[in-house]
Amino acid sequence: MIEVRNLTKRYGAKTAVDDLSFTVAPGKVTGFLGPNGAGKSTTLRMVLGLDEPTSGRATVCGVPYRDLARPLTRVGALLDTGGAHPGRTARDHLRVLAASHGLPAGRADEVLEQVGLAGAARQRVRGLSLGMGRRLGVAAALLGDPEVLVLDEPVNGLDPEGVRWIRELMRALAARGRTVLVSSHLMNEMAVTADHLVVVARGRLLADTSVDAFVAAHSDVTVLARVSDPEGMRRALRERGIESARRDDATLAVSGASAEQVGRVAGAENITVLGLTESGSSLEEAFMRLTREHAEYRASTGGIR
Ligand SMILES: Nc1ncnc2c1ncn2[C@@H]1O[C@H](COP(=O)(O)OP(=O)(O)OP(=O)(O)O)[C@@H](O)[C@H]1O
Repeated sequence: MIEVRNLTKRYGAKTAVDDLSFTVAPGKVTGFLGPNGAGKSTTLRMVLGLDEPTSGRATVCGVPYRDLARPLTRVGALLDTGGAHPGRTARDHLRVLAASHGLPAGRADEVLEQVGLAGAARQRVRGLSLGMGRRLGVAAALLGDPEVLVLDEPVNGLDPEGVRWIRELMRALAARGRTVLVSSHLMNEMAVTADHLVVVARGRLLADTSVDAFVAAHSDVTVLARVSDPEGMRRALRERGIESARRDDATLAVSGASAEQVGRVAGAENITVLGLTESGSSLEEAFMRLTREHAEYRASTGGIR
């Protein structure tokens, strides 16, 4: 469990995190989403005791991170800072980390196996690819078998295989009752990975909701139906509380219903369906709409001189 209460962080005149409150529950993957500069990394650093809040508080397993005894056994974190000595082997990096936290040396090989790096245990950190380095970072986070995992942009720069691996790992950890908080600015990736979303922009909370509720609220699908009797179809839809508009002689644009629902209405009314297509904004577009006015950095639309 992670609890963030009225968390605020100011850097001089700049408010990076602004009175933020949310709870991250166990047994779920919670996506922490927001555009660049939204305050995600600053929030995660405060959760992990790497930065002091200006006001408010963040607790992990009920206490501030710094008050945790043997924190590696309670919270595992993957931040983009790396932190592995480039001249060390992957295994030695993990063994040093294990020793400094009172964990058995054998854990190093166990987590290397778990992240698929057993074959690269003797490779030096500097020689690892981006994807392998990320796996090593995840191995370090899993070393103490913690109940809480915090991952800052874990899929950035990874190839599709790496993205899928991280996704499946997070889902498996949540299924085993772990608390998983993962930051990202990729809405579509989070839609297939997360159960719950916390959306921020300019340091403020915009949404704290399940992925299903977010998708239902923000994806506006329109069904284009080409039918033998468009006026009869409009009436039939209206009787069922579904709105539609004529596009051309044979086509209706139907909102607030799925293609399957529209097809069933036509079938019930003996209207022949000549074509059915779903169109609409992707979740990524909905997310961009939601955060656009709050985004800190926006591309100029002005011309180039
Ligand atoms: N040490 C610092 N000193 C001054 N300003 C900072 C500092 N750290 C972050 N900020 C500012 O706070 C804001 C939030 O930054 P943060 O890195 O937390 O956002 P983010 O959501 O993680 O963004 P990104 O997706 O780009 O990593 C930004 O405007 C950033 O410039």
